[in-house]
Amino acid sequence: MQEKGSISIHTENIFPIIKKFLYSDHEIFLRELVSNAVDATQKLKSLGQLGEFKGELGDLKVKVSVDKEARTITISDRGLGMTAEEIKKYINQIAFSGASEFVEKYKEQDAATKDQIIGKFGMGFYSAFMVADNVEIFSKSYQEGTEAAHWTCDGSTEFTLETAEKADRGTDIVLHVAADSDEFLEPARLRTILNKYCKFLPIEIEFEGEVINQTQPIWTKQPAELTDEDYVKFYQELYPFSEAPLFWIHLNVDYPFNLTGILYFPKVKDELQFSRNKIQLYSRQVFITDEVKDIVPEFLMLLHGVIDSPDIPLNVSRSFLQADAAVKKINTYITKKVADKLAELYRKDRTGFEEKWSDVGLFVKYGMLSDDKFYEKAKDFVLLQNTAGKFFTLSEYQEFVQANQKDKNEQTVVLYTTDAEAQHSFVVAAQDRGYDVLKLDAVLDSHFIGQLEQKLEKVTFKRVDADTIGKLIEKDETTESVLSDDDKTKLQELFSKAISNPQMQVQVEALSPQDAPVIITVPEFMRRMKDMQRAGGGGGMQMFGSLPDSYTVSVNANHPVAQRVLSADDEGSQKLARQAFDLALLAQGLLKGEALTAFVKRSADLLTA
Ligand SMILES: Nc1ncnc2c1ncn2[C@@H]1O[C@H](COP(=O)(O)OP(=O)(O)OP(=O)(O)O)[C@@H](O)[C@H]1O
Repeated sequence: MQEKGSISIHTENIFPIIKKFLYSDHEIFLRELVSNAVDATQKLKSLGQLGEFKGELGDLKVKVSVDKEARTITISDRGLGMTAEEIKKYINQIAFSGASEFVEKYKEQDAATKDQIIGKFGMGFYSAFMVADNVEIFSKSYQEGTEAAHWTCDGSTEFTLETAEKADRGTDIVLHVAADSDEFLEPARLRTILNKYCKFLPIEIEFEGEVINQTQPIWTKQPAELTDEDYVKFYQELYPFSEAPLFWIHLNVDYPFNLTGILYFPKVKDELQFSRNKIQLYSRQVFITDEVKDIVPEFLMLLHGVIDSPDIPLNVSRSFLQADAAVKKINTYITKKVADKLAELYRKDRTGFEEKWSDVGLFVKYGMLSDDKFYEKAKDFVLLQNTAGKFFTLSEYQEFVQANQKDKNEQTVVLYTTDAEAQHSFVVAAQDRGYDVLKLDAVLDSHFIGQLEQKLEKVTFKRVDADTIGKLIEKDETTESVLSDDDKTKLQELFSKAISNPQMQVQVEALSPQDAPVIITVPEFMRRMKDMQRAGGGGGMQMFGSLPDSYTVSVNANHPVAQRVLSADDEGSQKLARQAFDLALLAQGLLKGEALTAFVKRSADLLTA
């Protein structure tokens, strides 16, 4: 018996469209066909468990083979198989409706979203026609007394269906590879594709006599069954040549959505490494993509690992995905899990947590900055480190500095350095006053400081060199000046002349005689604006685009040098003032080039004078 028919379909020219627009993703045909074979095999196993299939399951391997001479790729399974009637129903009707749905969706979209749909649409059986100009199905149902069937189709809407000889139950899909798809006749190419998409499929896949997959990847197991080594080993399988991860989270939820996976915290050496190893997204152990943007919260993109969820809609455009309720829930769930894990690590092993802080800190701060819920959880375990290397939580630190570092307005002033080496003299000056100095020199710290100032009550952050020590934390007490007002004005003029630089605002201040004769500071507000601008803040920050660096030069009225400058002759006072100013530049790391050479020479002269 042979039957010829026409596949009922409203879109006549479906194949050219499939072929043309799925161009970049032709390789997924193999994923689609192998996962169909796996599905058919699992269905048979379930029927066995239900007692509806009483035969021997036997070897259930799915076999993929290629015959270069004959130009065929064959995917064979020993699953439940199809009768001729079922082929008509499932292949001619159902599979086609999937393909025509694709074309319909595709037509509705504008050009920008078209690209996105194309990559994401599971094309199912008909994706075979992306690489084949003729496809055959040989199938025999598991049901007793049914005949094997043979279906062929050349990619038009015409098909033939006839009875066939097939001893064993299951399905063979034979692709006759089209002339423009020769690459898929190369075993190495097929192996690469299988490795990418089928590496963790739940039924064994055999290619060239070898099983290429792990049927029970560790994310499908219970955490209690697994050791640390298992997790590290799996990480290294996913990302060969990577350093071991810091720690990981095993995700497992089945209500209100289904999701399993393992998220690893990598050891990040530099910023460039962030996105090198991406999170891989699976749907029932079939690899889908490693473009998980919108499915995983932005700040978690720094993590690595796998997420497996059949509830993530894969065949829709990005903009739809963002609005999708399931995706939103997944986002919230993952964020919560990650925060809980970090809280647990902090609680159970504070020392270990501190040791990992240089790697984890960036991630925690990124999370706090980008997600309010995460902030609320992380504020209890986010750590601050001072220049002595000691770690504090936010509340511990506030407690620690509040006796000494409250200004006259009851504001707690937190002092920090962005470079303990370069700002050394300022750090020491603060410490001499009994103040503590935090190290806030990480990538996101300038943003993090801004956030803490908003969230914490009555707390201000100032970099150690933002002002002279007395003004960094303003107290009620004032230091009296030993100079008269006239002398102060004169001193200001003498220094302005010696410095002669409009970017340097000279002011005379009554500091302690122990402080330096001249101190150059960088006002906090202006510096932050410039920092943000440098960090690419863009937008509103652009108006500061033309701002020069701005410095304040504080001349210490109570330092003996002030008296000497005032009492020296013209030349002598200029020399002294310049020397004292250069010392201040030196302390700020600003003395360079010609000015540095002149300073060295002048110093030698002064030594011999
Ligand atoms: N190897 C196979 N063995 C048994 N039935 C199969 C096999 N391949 C396909 N089928 C049947 O054909 C149907 C259509 O397959 P197709 O791949 O187009 O869509 P799907 O698997 O239902 O969905 P998806 O778009 O996710 O692949 C399947 O649902 C299944 O019933």
